This record gives sequence, structure tokens and C-alpha cells, in this order.
Amino acid sequence: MVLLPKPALEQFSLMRNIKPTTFFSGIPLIDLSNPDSKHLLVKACEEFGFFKVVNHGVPLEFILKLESEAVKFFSLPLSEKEKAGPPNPFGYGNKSIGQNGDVGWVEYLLLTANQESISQRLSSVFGDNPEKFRRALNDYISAVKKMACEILEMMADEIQALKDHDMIGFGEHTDPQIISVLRSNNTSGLQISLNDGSWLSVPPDLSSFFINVGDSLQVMTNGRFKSVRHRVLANSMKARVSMIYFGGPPLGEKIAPLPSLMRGKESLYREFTWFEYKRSAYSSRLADNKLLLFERITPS
Ligand SMILES: O=C(O)CCC(=O)C(=O)O
Ligand SMILES: [Fe+2]
Repeated sequence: MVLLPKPALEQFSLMRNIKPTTFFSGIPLIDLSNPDSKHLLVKACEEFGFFKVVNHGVPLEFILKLESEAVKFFSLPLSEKEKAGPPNPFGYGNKSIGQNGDVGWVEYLLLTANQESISQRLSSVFGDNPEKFRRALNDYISAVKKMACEILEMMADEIQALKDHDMIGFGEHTDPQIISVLRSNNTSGLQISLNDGSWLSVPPDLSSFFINVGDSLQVMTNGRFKSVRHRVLANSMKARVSMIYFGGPPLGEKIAPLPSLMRGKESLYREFTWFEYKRSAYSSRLADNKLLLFERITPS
């Protein structure tokens, strides 16, 4: 996805108002090469539902290749890009987000990791030669998927052991899936929300990944891990390019708190399938709490 830099005139008129961003320096940092970081990882999930990972094993070459392919795509004339749209929900989208009136200063290409669906979409944009894009995408997805699985395994191990003047680029929301693996270029904009409603600006880091706990993981941990509310501000003169891998369950999968975590505790959510969640999410707005429908009692 690309957060568009503002048009020149607008930038000019806003320059006087630009305040330096104050970055939050306490974003939890997890070194994936250190097995001891499991505890920190769980603490971060409970406190913020968000952390940064380093020594993640995803080759920089894969990251840069996909980013350059994405930048190439977004530099195409609008009429070309629109061949890969409209997003229903996969495909190219421009300024409108979802079907329910959310808008932002953003354009994006949402693809499923399912190979066949990717092929159809890509062929409509890249004609007969989508190979380079496809290869970059495959390399990136395989490496990121591997890392996402490692992170989930670390979480599972721990669970077992425990028996102003900014323009909104992408408005506040939580991610629906289990975890999201976010990588961006060096342009800032991402903010995460604390329980008291305040927002923390995340310093960009092009060689690390940021991991968001999503709604499904919040339910699986019966609210113990927090699905992090986040948003992206488009307040910079530079475009922000981000690539996000959403790790979610299969459509028919039942989502409910893990029995090993319950130990006589009351479940905060009723069991539902990923299909039910998605059906209700499609008729909700970006900022809505999409878990409300499935809550048994209101978490404090
Ligand atoms: O661009 C970003 O950094 C985050 C975008 C996002 O939150 C999303 O696509 O769910
Ligand atoms: Fe998100």
C-alpha cells in the first residue's frame, strides 16, 4: 500500500504547521534469534498487542525486490492500475477503503496468498508477463509466512507454559486476523493506541518487521493478548510504502478461547467461525469494534 504524499500546493500551505513527530521510544523489541525473548514477546502482547522484531531471517533482498515491484506498480498510469480493481475485497483500490464509505489518502493492492487468485489479478495488470512480480511476491510471502509461524510457535510455547494537522491515511482499526506482519519503508505515519485512547507514533524501521496482534488472537487468548488499535497518518512529504502479511485462519475454522487458557475462567466470547466474522466485518466500518457481536460479557 502507498500513502500518497500531499499534492504540492497543499504541502506548501501546510508547511508552517508541520510539527516534528515525537516518537515513542518504548516499543517492545523482540530478537527472534534469542529464544529467551519469548517472555518479552508475551509481555508485549499483553501490554500493547504490538512489538517490533529484529533478526527475523527474512532476506533483505526479498523485501527490497517486492517493494520495488510495488513502487513500479503504483507508478503506472491510473487507467492501468484500475485494471486490477475494484477491490472486492482483493484488487487495486484508490482512496476508498471497504464498501461502507471509509476514505483515506491511500492507494493499495490487496492480494490473497492463494496462488490462483493472485495469477488472475496480476495477469490483468502485467499482461502476459507477471512473472517478475509473482516471483518477488512468492519469495516474500514464503519467508514472511515462515517467520509468522515461528512467532506463533513462540507464543504457543509460552501459553503452554502458563497454563493536529495530520491527514488520516488509513483510519483507526484493529486487524481481524491472528497476527499481521508489517514492513514499511522509512516514512513514518504508523501509530498505535493505548487503552487510555492516546496515540503513540511508531518510529519507522525499514529492516525490521512490526507484528500486530489481531482480533482472532485476542479471542483465542480470551482477551489476554490485545488486538492493537492502530492507524496511519499521511503527514509527510514522502510516500509511505508498506507491505502487510495478514496471517488468518481458514474460512470454516472455529474461533474461541483456547481451553488450556481457561482453567475455570468464564469465556469472554462465544464461539464463531472465521466466515461469520468476515461476513459481519464486511458490513462494518473500519473503526468499528468487530468483536462486539461475539462478546459474551464486556471486557473491562
Ligand atoms: O501501512 C501501514 O503501516 C498499516 C496499514 C494497516 O494497518 C492495514 O492495512 O491493516
Ligand atoms: Fe491494520
